[in-house]
Amino acid sequence: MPQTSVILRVELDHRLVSFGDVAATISRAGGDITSIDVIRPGKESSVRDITVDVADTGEAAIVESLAQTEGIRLVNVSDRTFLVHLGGKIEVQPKQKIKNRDDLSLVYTPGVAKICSAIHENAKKAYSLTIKRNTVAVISDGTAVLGLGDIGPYAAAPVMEGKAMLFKQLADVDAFPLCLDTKDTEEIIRTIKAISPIFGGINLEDISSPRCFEIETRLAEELDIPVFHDDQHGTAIVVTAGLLNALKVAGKRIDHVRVVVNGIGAAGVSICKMLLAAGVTRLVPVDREGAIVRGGQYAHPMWQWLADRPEVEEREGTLRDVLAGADVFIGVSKGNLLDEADVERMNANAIVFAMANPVPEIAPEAALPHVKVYATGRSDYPNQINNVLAFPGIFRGVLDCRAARINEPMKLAAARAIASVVSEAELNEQYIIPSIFNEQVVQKVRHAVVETAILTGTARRIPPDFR
Ligand SMILES: NC(=O)C1=CN([C@@H]2O[C@H](COP(=O)(O)OP(=O)(O)OC[C@H]3O[C@@H](n4cnc5c(N)ncnc54)[C@H](O)[C@@H]3O)[C@@H](O)[C@H]2O)C=CC1
Ligand SMILES: CC(=O)C(=O)O
Ligand SMILES: [Mg+2]
Repeated sequence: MPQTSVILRVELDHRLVSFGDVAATISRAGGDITSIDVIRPGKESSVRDITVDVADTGEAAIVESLAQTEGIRLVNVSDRTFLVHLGGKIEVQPKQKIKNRDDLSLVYTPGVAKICSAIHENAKKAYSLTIKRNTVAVISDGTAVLGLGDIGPYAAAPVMEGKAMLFKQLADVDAFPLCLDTKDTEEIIRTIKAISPIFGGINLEDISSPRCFEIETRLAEELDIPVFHDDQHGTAIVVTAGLLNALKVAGKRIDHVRVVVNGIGAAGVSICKMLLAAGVTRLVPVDREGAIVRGGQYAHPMWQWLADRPEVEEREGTLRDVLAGADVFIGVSKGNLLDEADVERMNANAIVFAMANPVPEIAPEAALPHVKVYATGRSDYPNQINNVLAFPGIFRGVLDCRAARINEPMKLAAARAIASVVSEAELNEQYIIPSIFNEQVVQKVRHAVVETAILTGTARRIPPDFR
């Protein structure tokens, strides 16, 4: 069951209740107390902040139980998630302090003019003399934010800030969130090209399909810095890594398994492409209308591309129909689409990656009794298959070797690098994919990306550790 964490500020009238009564009330209503802070001690009354983990749907029951208990006054309920977002999650920090006029004349005018002229004479110097060498734009138009859909550029910002935090903490990449107030493909392309000079790479995020395909392709062609649509390629890389390891746990071969991918949008298209490149021979792509079948006619160019592949099945049907007899289910669609009976009809030792965020296609309680390996995109369950395992190391690598683009061999190398972090001895149903806090992930992905960029001729600089 998805959990949330709330802080309850309560005032206790000690003549009527003890803290034990409060704890028992919270526990009976389904909450799990994780910490208690005394805000105002007192003999007759006291105020405490009680942090409680509770099912996403259970907060109201706790509030009601406390409100009905004599001697307890609920002063405030704060959601910890809201608290960590107050004022935003990132800030810009100068690398040095300007202490006097002398410093000022170096970092600003007149000194800075010398640097401007040097870059004007040789644009490549932007990499050594500005933030370009280490700065990535995280850009969204807010049209496919997580599984929440088209919620607009303001509402997209917390996700983009979160990605920027992860870039910095995991790979020391300075990332900046940019949320565009337009859905027009040409205007998005024009805007990104216009702001690109200060950036060393572009990470597109949560832009809905099919516009995301043209936006990425055009920008990759027209810019000389790497452009990466995270929901497509980051996700496909991590799914491929997870699948390579999950197949070992299930004792199955990639060229034998029947794979159903549900949600053929940005993530689904790229996952299908990468799985075909990795050796899948029996693929069933499914979207709202049911299976996308070989020989079918589709207006969506990427669906048509799939319908022309020999590995795609001809059999029509709904998701439920085609899931029967599948070995692998990969969901990048919407939450709560499947129930226990659906996964029960999959083949023995099934693999389910229910990756819709924040609510997976099927909850672990329903899936786990019937499958060998279960994974989601969330941080609060084991086996987190999330593109955060890919994008920090990929961009660390491309910035370090100044790659002009991120090609298919670089992506496949990144997938194999992520899979390799879990050793044969460690591999089990609960551990098919490394944690994002495993420092080897970024190091190995970076190494694989740089090495492959050099081998495929896209690197424009050889980092010192590769010389
Ligand atoms: N765990 C992870 O790392 C990632 C998870 N995701 C999740 O995958 C989902 C899709 O993301 P994107 O591909 O970026 O969005 P998108 O909007 O490009 O694609 C979503 C696709 O799902 C389809 N869909 C919607 N409801 C469906 C249903 N009931 N049955 C079948 N198909 C359905 C839509 O028609 C569309 O083709 C989201 O929930 C997102 O949070 C996406 C990227 C990374
Ligand atoms: C993880 C991510 O990028 C998404 O759910 O859209
Ligand atoms: Mg995303």
